[in-house]
Amino acid sequence: MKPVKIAICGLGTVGGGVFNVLQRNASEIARRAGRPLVVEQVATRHVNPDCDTSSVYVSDDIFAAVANPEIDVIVELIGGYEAAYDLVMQAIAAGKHVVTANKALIAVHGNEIFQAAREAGVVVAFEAGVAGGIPIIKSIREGLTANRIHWVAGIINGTGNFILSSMSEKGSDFNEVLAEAQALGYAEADPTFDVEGIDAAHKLAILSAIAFGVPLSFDKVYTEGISRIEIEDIRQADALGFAIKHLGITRRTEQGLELRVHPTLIPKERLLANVNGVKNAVMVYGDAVGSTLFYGSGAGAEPTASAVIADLVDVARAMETTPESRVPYLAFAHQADDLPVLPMEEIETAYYLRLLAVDRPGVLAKVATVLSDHGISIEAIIQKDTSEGELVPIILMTHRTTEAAMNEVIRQLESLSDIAGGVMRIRVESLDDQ
Ligand SMILES: NC(=O)C1=CN([C@@H]2O[C@H](COP(=O)(O)OP(=O)(O)OC[C@H]3O[C@@H](n4cnc5c(N)ncnc54)[C@H](O)[C@@H]3O)[C@@H](O)[C@H]2O)C=CC1
Ligand SMILES: N[C@@H](CC=O)C(=O)O
Ligand code: NA
Repeated sequence: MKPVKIAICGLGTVGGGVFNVLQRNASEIARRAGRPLVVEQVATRHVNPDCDTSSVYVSDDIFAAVANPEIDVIVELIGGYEAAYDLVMQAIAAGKHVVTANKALIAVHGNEIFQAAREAGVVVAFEAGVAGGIPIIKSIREGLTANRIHWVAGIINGTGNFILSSMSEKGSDFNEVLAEAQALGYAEADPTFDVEGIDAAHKLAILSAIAFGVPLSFDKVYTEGISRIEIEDIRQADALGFAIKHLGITRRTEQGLELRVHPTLIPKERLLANVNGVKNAVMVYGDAVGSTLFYGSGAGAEPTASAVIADLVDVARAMETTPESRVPYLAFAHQADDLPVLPMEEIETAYYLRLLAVDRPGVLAKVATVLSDHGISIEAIIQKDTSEGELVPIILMTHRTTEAAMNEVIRQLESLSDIAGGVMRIRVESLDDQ
């Protein structure tokens, strides 16, 4: 069979990994795909120094790759929403298949991109965009297709998990670990995407669409990052039997879909609580299969390349089929548009609260009264002894309540003269099997 001819656009961390693994495992990959996958050209501004590109045509013009009639597949690994959007849309218009690791592009422009791809009869594949090397898109889209999925919850940002794990295990400084993650090639070009939860929100929007058969709704994801988490919270959570992880959660309820990313306390005995470093893990609960867990590297050159190349092999096979016989881009041939995304205020969780109070008689009673006035019961309370008049941290674990009720509780607590500064709130999830 004829080789599949590929243009790699962007030879950075991921592009370099794809280039090297395609060369190293060329014969194994060709045996799997039934024909060779050949890098015909590379278009990049900077060439990854780990790649020997001496036998490949290299330029910095990504659009020349689209214009090259020899190319079957454009591999978009430049990142961002601008040139990447033009590149992908032009590739589709030219009748070329596209493989991308760009979750930002898919989350924000995916509905339009898939519509154009459907009309052109080409594949747009994006496995590397969610949870790096973990084949989570394929698993949900194909492996779990029998199920009515109840929820998906996962650690889906490698940089964020790397930072939280280092803070927890070694007491490391936030900014130093972020710099380490950047040096290792894990972080986004703009690392605020990692630490403020935007990258996880991109990925969650994709997971939700393929789990529930709804259009991509990135603009409706409630997004909170890890930048406010302090070592103090990690220690207090640990003493209470919890780990703090940044989770993306999407759940189908009778009222609509939950769609949220935020730091979360998880009981330490849960597998997700023990996923550390750059590793990601995604739990999917389906009515037939029950709970499933997918684990692996969420970022890095070769783990991500593993997913990109799996997509390339799928494209090689899809090229021999008709567009109608292929797996739908977002898993469902017919999307539901009657599943609204719930406002965060309506979502119920348990909460961890940390506040700083003046140590004088009656303070705890006042705090407890604010909670009970809102019908919220307290599961645990920790207050350290200090001398009267000093500031003392109080840690509270509450039972489940709505976000709206908790917003009001926090507003009232912060207005008490006995409470200094703001109240730290972290949501708590048990991830029960249901
Ligand atoms: N680094 C990682 O572990 C992962 C990254 N991704 C995604 O993969 C994509 C690539 O990420 P990285 O490889 O980390 O980025 P990178 O910054 O290491 O590489 C990007 C490459 O594209 C080139 N480039 C950028 N704009 C260009 C343009 N207009 N024309 C020509 N060349 C251009 C740059 O010179 C660079 O070589 C992004 O969408 C990222 O979100 C996805 C999963 C994991
Ligand atoms: N910056 C991302 C890269 C992979 O998607 C992460 O850290 O998870
Ligand atoms: Na993946």
